Amino acid sequence: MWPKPLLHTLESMIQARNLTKFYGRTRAIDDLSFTVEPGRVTGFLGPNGSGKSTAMRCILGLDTPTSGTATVLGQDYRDLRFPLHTVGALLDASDVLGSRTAAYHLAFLAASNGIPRSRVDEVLERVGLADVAGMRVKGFSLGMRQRLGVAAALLGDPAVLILDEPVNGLDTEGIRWIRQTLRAMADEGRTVLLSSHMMSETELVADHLLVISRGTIVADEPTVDFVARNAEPRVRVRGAELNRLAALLGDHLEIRGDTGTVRGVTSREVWRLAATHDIALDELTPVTASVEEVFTRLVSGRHTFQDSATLQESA
Ligand SMILES: Nc1ncnc2c1ncn2[C@@H]1O[C@H](COP(=O)(O)OP(=O)(O)OP(=O)(O)O)[C@@H](O)[C@H]1O
Repeated sequence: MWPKPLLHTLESMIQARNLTKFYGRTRAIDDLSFTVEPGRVTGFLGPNGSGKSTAMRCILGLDTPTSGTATVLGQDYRDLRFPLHTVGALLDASDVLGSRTAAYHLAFLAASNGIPRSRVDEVLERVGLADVAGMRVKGFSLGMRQRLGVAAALLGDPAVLILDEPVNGLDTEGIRWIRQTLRAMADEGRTVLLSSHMMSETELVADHLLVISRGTIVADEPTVDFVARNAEPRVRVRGAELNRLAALLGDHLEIRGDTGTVRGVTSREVWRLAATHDIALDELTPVTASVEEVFTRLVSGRHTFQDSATLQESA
């Protein structure tokens, strides 16, 4: 078990206020404002290049925003005296000197943040790397590096965790492990922000979603609400007389072979229509859009940010 259960505290959170970052003429993030609450996993979801890493780097003081502010527990990250005690972050798992052993890498981080050496063994155990503690990192697979990155993030027993695409390179067992770890962290009252470009994967762990597209937040709501709000109900119909149904439904019905997809009309309405006009149907099934579809539809055509939305810095 984790040694120090945290109390839910209003301070255990991340706040971004009107955060904007230009790289030259490219606007990576645009006027982002959001709060990441404690006690839940927040998924920071967006296609590649939508600005997730930039926002995280601004929160972690690795980049200076062009305008706006980002705070962790009410403070600028750079003002934190022992940052690892407050924020555990995993941005780039390959960012470790290969010549170091896993244990040495963590011991070095611990020493620089006033964390006792005994904690290194605890986190290595927790992430499943205890057996390879003395191995040089250059021999690690990407999945092992991800685990080491998570170990480093957990080292200071922080109230806030920020992880950029942590499942990259993990196998199925590793993905399940990271989900369970993040869930446990949130249940202990910590603030967990996790970025991903995959809705299906994020949906399984995130209680709340911040969806980013082309540098702006397009949704900030509980995951279930996001899916319910965006899932467009459809009805699958099958039969030899779909042409007759098409004459009644017009653009609402798309036919491929003997199967049709009805959009914008409930299954009950389709059934009534078919019954009234005596149209035989072999199948009539309501279909809910998958979460991946929902997400893709929301951000589709919007992720070529650099092409379509590069602005003059002065604009
Ligand atoms: N150091 C940089 N210099 C120039 N442009 C950058 C830099 N970092 C990011 N960008 C640009 O800013 C935009 C947002 O990139 P960012 O890496 O934040 O997106 P992302 O959502 O994290 O994507 P990915 O998942 O691919 O990392 C992109 O257009 C990217 O090319």
